[in-house]
Amino acid sequence: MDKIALFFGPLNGSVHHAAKIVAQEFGEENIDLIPVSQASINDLNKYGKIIFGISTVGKDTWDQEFTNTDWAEFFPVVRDFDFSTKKVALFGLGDHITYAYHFVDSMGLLAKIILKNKGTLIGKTSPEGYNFQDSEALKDGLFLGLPLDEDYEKDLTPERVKAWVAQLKSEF
Ligand SMILES: Cc1cc2nc3c(=O)[nH]c(=O)nc-3n(C[C@H](O)[C@H](O)[C@H](O)COP(=O)(O)O)c2cc1C
Repeated sequence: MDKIALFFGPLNGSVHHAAKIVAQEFGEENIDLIPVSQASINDLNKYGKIIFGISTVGKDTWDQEFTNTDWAEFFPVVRDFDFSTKKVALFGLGDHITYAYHFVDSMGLLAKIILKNKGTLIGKTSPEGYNFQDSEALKDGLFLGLPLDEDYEKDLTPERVKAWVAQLKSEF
């Protein structure tokens, strides 16, 4: 199997924690974990199989294009990148209680950029089993990636990741 690149940010929070679980499920030898704060266009060029891990920390932050986050420098690179030769999957961290109307919005916004830039998006999931009001990550009745909620549904993360990685193994 070609190695997968898992780009994630920020460091040391829930996204990082989830990234490690995803890597364990794939087998750590099959995946390179790359913090977005250290990632470059060369890293995107190098891999055909890509996973992005991102959290939503408010629409205002997204509108400012992550000026104060780990994504600040890498986001413009992703926004302008041609993904036509890439298979891409995303997972998103959010909080379905406090931010029920913007649940994992950033994952959706990022997924839509990948689609616009001609990437093949894999790893879509059913919203069944999630409680929320609205999300930018929903399209045609499916989430454009895997939502995870470490704030209120921490217990569900391992099984959600396990099922998703099994799905990705057949879609990559
Ligand atoms: C200021 C702030 C704004 C947030 N906004 C959203 C939001 O709009 N939608 C959502 O689903 N979660 C939101 N969250 C919840 C985070 O996405 C969640 O806590 C996540 O696990 C953080 O992961 P990280 O520590 O790796 O960044 C917000 C959290 C904070 C602190």
